[in-house]
Amino acid sequence: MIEISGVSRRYGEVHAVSGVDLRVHAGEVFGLIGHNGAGKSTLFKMMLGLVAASTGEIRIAGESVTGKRFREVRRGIGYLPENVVFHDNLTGLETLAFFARLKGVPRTQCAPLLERVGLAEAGGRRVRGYSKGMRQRLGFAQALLGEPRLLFLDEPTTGLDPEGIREFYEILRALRAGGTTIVLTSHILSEIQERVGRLAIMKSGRVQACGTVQALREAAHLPLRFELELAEGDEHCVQGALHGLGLPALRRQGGTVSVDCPRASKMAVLRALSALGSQVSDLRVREPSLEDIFLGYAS
Ligand SMILES: Nc1ncnc2c1ncn2[C@@H]1O[C@H](COP(=O)(O)OP(=O)(O)OP(=O)(O)O)[C@@H](O)[C@H]1O
Repeated sequence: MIEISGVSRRYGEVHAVSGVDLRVHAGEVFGLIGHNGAGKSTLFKMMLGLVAASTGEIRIAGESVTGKRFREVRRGIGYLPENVVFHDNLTGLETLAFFARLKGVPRTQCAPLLERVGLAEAGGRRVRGYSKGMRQRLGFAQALLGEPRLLFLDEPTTGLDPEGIREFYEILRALRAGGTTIVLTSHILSEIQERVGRLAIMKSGRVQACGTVQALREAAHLPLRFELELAEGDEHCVQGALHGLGLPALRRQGGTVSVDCPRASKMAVLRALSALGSQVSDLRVREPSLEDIFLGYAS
């Protein structure tokens, strides 16, 4: 669906995006993560044809974003910018109707969309009185006008409460089931790690890594963490069981003993720990989180 080849963008001396190559497949939920200023929004704007690339090419649905025929493709794209600006004097419904007119979408889509994003009751109120989360919901409704086949969502859950975040991802799941391709950015890594198919980690305008969370985890060679609750004895019995496996020192916090281990040693550690029998009352194996992976690549 999206082919980005050798794309760079400079703003004077600032290399906002440098030599990016990426492919996003049709029907995928793709995440773009990176520190502030990593180049995510600039890449979004280039994919929409709003900002020109200094070098390289972007094709969406086979059409170059700088070509004449892109205008037709653009009609099938929904975009939620990082900072949505609305006219404060219009109501939510009037705002959506305004965007519908711009997009050439029937006004009849507006009320059901407001309902879908949880603004049905607030639709008659002026946007001036909307909270940050309500504005974000309205921005999302605007992006969904015209049933786009491709959605770009720049930090879509900013300002949403936990219920709003859950509802937002439920809508995304339904859209994806219907075949919509979704590209989103977020700084809340715990939130997106279970919800994207693949993601790219950007740093200083470059893509540092791209793949599924599991593939990135394996490629980053980060250790797994074993956490043990001891029913009896102390960490010395665990130390004895793990002796000879070349693991780092154990840590103890209250009744929990933890040890990091390379992925390749996982089964050997499990076998060694099983020798402790009933001395261990519980055991958890923690995979590195997306935050651990991100910090490994982006810092
Ligand atoms: N219009 C512009 N003029 C000058 N510099 C710009 C412009 N837009 C972006 N930049 C610079 O390009 C770099 C990338 O910015 P961009 O907004 O793409 O990052 P981002 O990853 O979206 O950051 P954030 O997470 O803070 O939204 C930054 O150094 C930024 O200051």
